[in-house]
Amino acid sequence: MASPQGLKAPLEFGGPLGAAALMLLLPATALHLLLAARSGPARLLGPPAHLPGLSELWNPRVLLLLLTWLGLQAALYLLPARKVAEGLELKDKSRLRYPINGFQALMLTALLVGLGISAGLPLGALSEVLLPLAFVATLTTFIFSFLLYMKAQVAPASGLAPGGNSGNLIYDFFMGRELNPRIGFFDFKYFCELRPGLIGWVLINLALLLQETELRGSPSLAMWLVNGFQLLYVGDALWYEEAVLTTMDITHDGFGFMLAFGDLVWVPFTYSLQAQFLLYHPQPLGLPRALLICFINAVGYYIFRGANSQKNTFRQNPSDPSIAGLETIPTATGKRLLVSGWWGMVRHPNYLGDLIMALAWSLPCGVSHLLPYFYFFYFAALLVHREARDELQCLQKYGRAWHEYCQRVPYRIVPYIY
Ligand SMILES: NC(=O)C1=CN([C@@H]2O[C@H](COP(=O)(O)OP(=O)(O)OC[C@H]3O[C@@H](n4cnc5c(N)ncnc54)[C@H](OP(=O)(O)O)[C@@H]3O)[C@@H](O)[C@H]2O)C=CC1
Ligand SMILES: CC(C)=CCC[C@@H](C)[C@H]1CC=C2C3=C(CC[C@@]21C)[C@@]1(C)CC[C@H](O)C(C)(C)[C@@H]1CC3
Repeated sequence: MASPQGLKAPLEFGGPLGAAALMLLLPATALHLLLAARSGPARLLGPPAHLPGLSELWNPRVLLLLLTWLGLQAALYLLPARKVAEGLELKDKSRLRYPINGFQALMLTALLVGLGISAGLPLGALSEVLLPLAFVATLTTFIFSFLLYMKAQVAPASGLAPGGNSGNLIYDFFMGRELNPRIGFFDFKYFCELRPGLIGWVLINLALLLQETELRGSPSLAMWLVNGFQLLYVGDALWYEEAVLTTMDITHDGFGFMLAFGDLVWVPFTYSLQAQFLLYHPQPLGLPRALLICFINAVGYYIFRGANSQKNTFRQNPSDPSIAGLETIPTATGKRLLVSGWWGMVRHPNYLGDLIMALAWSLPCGVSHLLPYFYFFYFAALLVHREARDELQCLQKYGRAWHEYCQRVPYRIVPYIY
């Protein structure tokens, strides 16, 4: 049953109609990008050069490959963890426990893949099945989201998400009804957010790099940069895994089609678009320009990591010496808000750093095509929308104190611009 609070929550993403449209549009966009990256003209806008038939999309062996991958990541999740962390307090005052072994999973996966490659595993061939792989991953996500929806039918009201319980089947299927669906210690949302999709993304990048080596004798500098930058990003996410427990996805959003598709299809198949593009459209890149791009990525990472770590430290231990000199304002909830340091520059400095990195990931692909810049434009739109959602939640949480923060720190993401 939906909680009374859930029934009153305002509808997002354009309500049931918007949710239905997104459930068609997102898979279609992912497939379009995969097709465009390998086509000659590599057009972001406009119809794809050819439409694949079902025989190009459906392949039971690829389904088996996907299930093996999910099974492997699930097994790594269940291995003993260096630490078990507690999540934020839930409505019923309890706290869930989460294993912190994502980085260990990345290392063990790298070890297994390394052993596989040295034993003759043709990892580069993965680049040839990306289309059917994305297709079966999409089908799997629909089935998985249906199972999550059914599981929520028997969840206690206190376990339901504030937003995904409107009573409309399509909307709730999309948004996700249950906040933290679990079987025992296995937390589906936490698992999907950081493991199969993120690690899958860098594995796909590596496969594309190996395939380029096979085709052209060695990987290009542009391919090295894209692989390196994105590996740093994924490694960082898993190294600071505990920080994900305070993100909106874990604390506020239900686990339904939107996040499941985002985690299992959108991230691995569209975030690897630059490497896909480079395999089929090699780009010359000289050392001076490569160094400049590395510098841009380093600036973005510095801001992203600095801002995220500052807030996480502040929330976990406000008296930590590294943040002792920062100015804060009190709120009626007892929590304080940072108004100096990174969080005094703009209201979402972590988004700014993330966006600068997004630009650095596209620049190695040159400026001849728009396609590799898709991630940058999509990400800017996602963060603007996400920022607006977070503002609303913070306004509800902190009221007048949030108004004061907005007055003291007037810009949202980009200083003096937005
Ligand atoms: N690559 C990708 O596709 C995506 C990446 N991201 C990245 O994920 C990271 C996390 O983002 P996200 O979960 O959206 O949100 P944030 O990490 O920005 O967290 C927002 C929360 O921080 C707290 N907060 C806000 N302002 C202050 C302040 N001044 N002082 C102290 N606390 C404050 C509030 O929660 P409270 O007060 O309750 O603690 C607020 O709800 C970001 O770096 C983002 O760029 C996000 C989405 C997609
Ligand atoms: C278009 C569509 C399907 C939207 C769904 C959005 C998801 C793709 C993103 C929502 C929040 C995300 C986060 C990350 C990846 C993308 C999704 C799932 C993240 C795991 C990337 C790595 C970062 O370091 C992070 C851990 C902070 C981040 C958390 C949010």
